[in-house]
Amino acid sequence: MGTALVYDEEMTKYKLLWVDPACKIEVPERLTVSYEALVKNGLCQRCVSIPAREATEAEILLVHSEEYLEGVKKTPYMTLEDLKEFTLQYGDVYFHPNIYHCAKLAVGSALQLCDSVMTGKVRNGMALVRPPGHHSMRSAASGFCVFNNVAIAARYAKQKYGVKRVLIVDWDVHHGQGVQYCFEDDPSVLYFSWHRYEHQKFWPNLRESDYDNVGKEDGAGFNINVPWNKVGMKNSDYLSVFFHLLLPVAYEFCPELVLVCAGFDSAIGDPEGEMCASPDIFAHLTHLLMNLAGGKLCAVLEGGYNLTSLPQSVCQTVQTLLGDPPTRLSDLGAPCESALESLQCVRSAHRQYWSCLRQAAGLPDSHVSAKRIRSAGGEGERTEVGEEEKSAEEQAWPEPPQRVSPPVRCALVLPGGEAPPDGCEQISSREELHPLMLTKLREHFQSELDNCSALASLPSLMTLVEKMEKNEIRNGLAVVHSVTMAMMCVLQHVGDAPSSRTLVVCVGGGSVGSHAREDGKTLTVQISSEDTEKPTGKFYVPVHLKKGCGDASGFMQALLGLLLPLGYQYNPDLVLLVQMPNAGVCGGVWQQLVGVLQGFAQGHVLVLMQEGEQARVGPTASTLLGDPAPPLEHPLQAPLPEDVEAVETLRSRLQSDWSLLQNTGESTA
Ligand SMILES: NCCCNCCCCCS
Ligand SMILES: [Zn+2]
Repeated sequence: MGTALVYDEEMTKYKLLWVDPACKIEVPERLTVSYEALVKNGLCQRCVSIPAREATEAEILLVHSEEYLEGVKKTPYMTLEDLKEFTLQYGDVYFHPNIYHCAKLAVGSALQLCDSVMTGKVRNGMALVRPPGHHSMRSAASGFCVFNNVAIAARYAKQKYGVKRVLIVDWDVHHGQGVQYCFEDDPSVLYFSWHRYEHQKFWPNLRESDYDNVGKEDGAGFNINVPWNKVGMKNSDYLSVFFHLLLPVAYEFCPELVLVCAGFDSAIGDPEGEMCASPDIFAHLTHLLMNLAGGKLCAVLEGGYNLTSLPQSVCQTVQTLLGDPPTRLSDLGAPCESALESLQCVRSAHRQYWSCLRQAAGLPDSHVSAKRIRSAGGEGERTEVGEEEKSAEEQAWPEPPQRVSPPVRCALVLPGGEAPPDGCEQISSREELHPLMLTKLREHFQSELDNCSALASLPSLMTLVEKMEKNEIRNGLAVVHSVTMAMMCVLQHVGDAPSSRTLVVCVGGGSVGSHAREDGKTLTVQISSEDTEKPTGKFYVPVHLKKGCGDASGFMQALLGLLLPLGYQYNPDLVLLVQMPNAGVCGGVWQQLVGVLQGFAQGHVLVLMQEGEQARVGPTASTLLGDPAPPLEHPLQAPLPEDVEAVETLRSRLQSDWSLLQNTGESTA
């Protein structure tokens, strides 16, 4: 299934007709440069083009009041003076004779996108619209917004398709107060927003944009505000909030549809956000949301005012929706102290509503201490000199690198005679194994080697690895006689390269720690029910789950809160995913793992599984081919206290080496 693109140049045909410094950045060129970039990069042509349409009055009234609509309806017939007059009643927004038409097209575009995703015409998609929507309220325009495009789309999806749970992710740098007001008492719509806040000093300067506004009545817990109290937030800050807050809650919420308020004023260079995240971060944010809701994701443009970073960010988002592998993010550091403080405050404010945020017993409730840091005018972290002096518009950043998809998406090595699933290539090679490799294997696997079939698939596996290294193949799956022998082979082969880094993910028990050398060429994370008491270095991370890999919530907690941060910071050039014999991992979680791991290493994921696990070949291959993983069962049980304890113990041991694991500020207590 494809990716929809909804765009109509009619939405470029309104602009600011008078002097207003607050509104001059919202220009028609925002849409034209974005669309032209999609065309230039050959992305527009790869999308399914869906026409915009005007929203009906009934659709607008899903969110807005009649009196407000009646007022806006009159603007096409107003003189310039009347338009100015009409505008004065609202904040940081302007009207134009054609803006009502464009605002109806913006809503209609979001609804068209919704229809094409919900009817299965496409898997996901993006609507390039203006005016934006997330600031507009039931009876008021605000922040360049006239009608709340995404809020109307959420109500529309619930009404027309009976969607029970909608997740709205608002990665725009401003708080979408309009969306918050619309759903704050509604548990069927989970609204998540991060936003520049600076302790209420930044627009729209609302007390209710702070982290303690968790929703009201039945909606308590379903409104998540992450305030950025400093500018200059980077990729690590954004990813930390995804790993340690948004993704765990999103998986527990288990949405049937994901709507993104895709504002790109949170990218570097934007005069509004003054943040430092690179445009390719949106490739990863999109990727990390794409396995929710069975892949049903609608991204609707909100803000974005730097005409260089905006098109780059739009292209990064659409390219990921199309299934291209995200670029590798290099030198991800620790989240900054201010981000950690905010993250800690939000997590503790929401702890009572989300079992994934429950802390191991005994740790202090960090809500208070973080508050104390702030009210005591916490020393915060040093602001680096240098970057701060440059204005947003003077910031420079490298153009995101090309994201080339290898000619073959997925290749399989299967035991003799089996046919590969549709869409996959099959690799089988007759070559002998390299004698040195044979010697190495004999050292470790004397007994197994007597069985001639033990080596059967290894030459083909080596060929597969070589083709991945040459970027002829993106990812692969090998069904082998012995996964530990195959793992040894692969690591032996890639280990010869001077600066190779392989992320080894072992699902299930069995001794794998032996190869985990501390030279940094591999980082091994093993998730199993085994309790390896031996302390380990920073490159071998055994995660012990009390009920093993069959426990979906424990597994997801390890995946999102440990494996993702580790993997992103390690930044491997290959991911080796090994399903150990009798791992007992449940299918849904396995497919989420296979899906999410493709965000690393430009998608170079090699899956090893043992003969006899053939049943899992089909679902694994479909996820490797880019099909979204099916949703996990809802509701996701609470993780066991022992598992929470185990993960927290690992975090505290490893976070000085792997700082992306941090999810709380330095408590002053
Ligand atoms: N410095 C100009 C102040 C603009 N304040 C309103 C911003 C609305 C953004 C919508 S994404
Ligand atoms: Zn914005």
